[in-house]
Amino acid sequence: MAERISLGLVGARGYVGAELIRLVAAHPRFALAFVSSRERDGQRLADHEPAYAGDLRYTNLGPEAVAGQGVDALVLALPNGMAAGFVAALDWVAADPVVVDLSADYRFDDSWHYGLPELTRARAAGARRISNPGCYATAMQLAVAPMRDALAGPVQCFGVSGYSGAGTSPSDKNDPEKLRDNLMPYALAGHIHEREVTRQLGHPVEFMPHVAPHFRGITLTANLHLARSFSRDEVVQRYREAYAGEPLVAVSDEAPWVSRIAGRHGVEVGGFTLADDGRRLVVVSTLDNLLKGAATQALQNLNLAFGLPETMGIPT
Ligand SMILES: NC(=O)C1=CN([C@@H]2O[C@H](COP(=O)(O)OP(=O)(O)OC[C@H]3O[C@@H](n4cnc5c(N)ncnc54)[C@H](OP(=O)(O)O)[C@@H]3O)[C@@H](O)[C@H]2O)C=CC1
Ligand SMILES: CC(=O)N[C@@H](CCC(=O)OP(=O)(O)O)C(=O)O
Repeated sequence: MAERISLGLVGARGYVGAELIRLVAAHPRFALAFVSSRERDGQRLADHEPAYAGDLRYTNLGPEAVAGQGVDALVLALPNGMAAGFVAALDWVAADPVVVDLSADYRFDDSWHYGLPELTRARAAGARRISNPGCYATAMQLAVAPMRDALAGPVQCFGVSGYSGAGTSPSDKNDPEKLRDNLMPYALAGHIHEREVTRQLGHPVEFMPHVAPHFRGITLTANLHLARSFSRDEVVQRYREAYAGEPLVAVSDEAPWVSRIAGRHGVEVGGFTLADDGRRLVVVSTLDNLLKGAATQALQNLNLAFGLPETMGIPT
């Protein structure tokens, strides 16, 4: 049997950490070496995550302790602003595991690989420090990329996320009472994903996020102004060609529904609607923010980093 690849996870109590534990528990090659959480220190992992059948317990490991674990792969699923301490500790002891950071901390750092495999896998070879894209940012890029060379003027993106996107720390954006019968607009200009997508696509994107009462899943409606007139067939053909052979991207004629993407690992792109003059296109993408928007994408990146098939351990 092939040797197991040891994986440590910091931020294991969070929504994203929990999804990654489920994926790794079922993966043929990765094995959890430690799962770190302050709040659950000492508790059995299997009591919280039945998908995991082993004896591991959560531990509360700071940066130095994590750097000393000697794992092959390290995943950071912490709130923004916390990754640098862990990276500095690795550097200090000259430990060089493959690191996947799920936060926004290294998405603007060119010395890290930006891991959105469908768009960046050609640059993935040899990457050991990998920044996982944002959840909305993944939905936006996959909705816009096939038309990138035909855009005229900024793209507008209207995003609606389930409240798991706001993590487990209590706030208005994950308070079910405040969200009941509600749609909460926030960060209507300058959201970090607006800057992230603008940078990655090399084209201005204007992003208006909202949070809704459902738990998981993003609907992203993108409004694209085009440099010339397109027919609908031509547009659909472009998307089908761009994502042919992509097991995690489904191109659909109809606009996808978020209720159908929750719990699924891929992205659905569809609903292609053109204005009468053929120069304005509306495209809808949906994904599960905790899966393709976070944990599933992290596993794609880990598989690539270790030379494994990109979708190993990902139900497609
Ligand atoms: N939720 C989503 O849809 C997406 C999230 N992301 C990103 O993934 C990361 C994790 O998100 P998510 O799972 O939602 O977040 P959560 O708030 O659910 O979890 C955060 C995790 O970090 C730990 N943590 C919190 N504060 C600290 C701290 N000061 N020191 C050490 N550990 C801490 C928590 O565990 P404990 O307190 O027990 O230590 C918990 O395990 C974030 O960077 C987020 O932006 C990316 C894409 C989508
Ligand atoms: C509903 C909600 O609050 N969503 C989060 C985005 C998800 C996230 O975790 O941000 P990153 O992907 O950049 O890490 C937000 O808008 O900040």
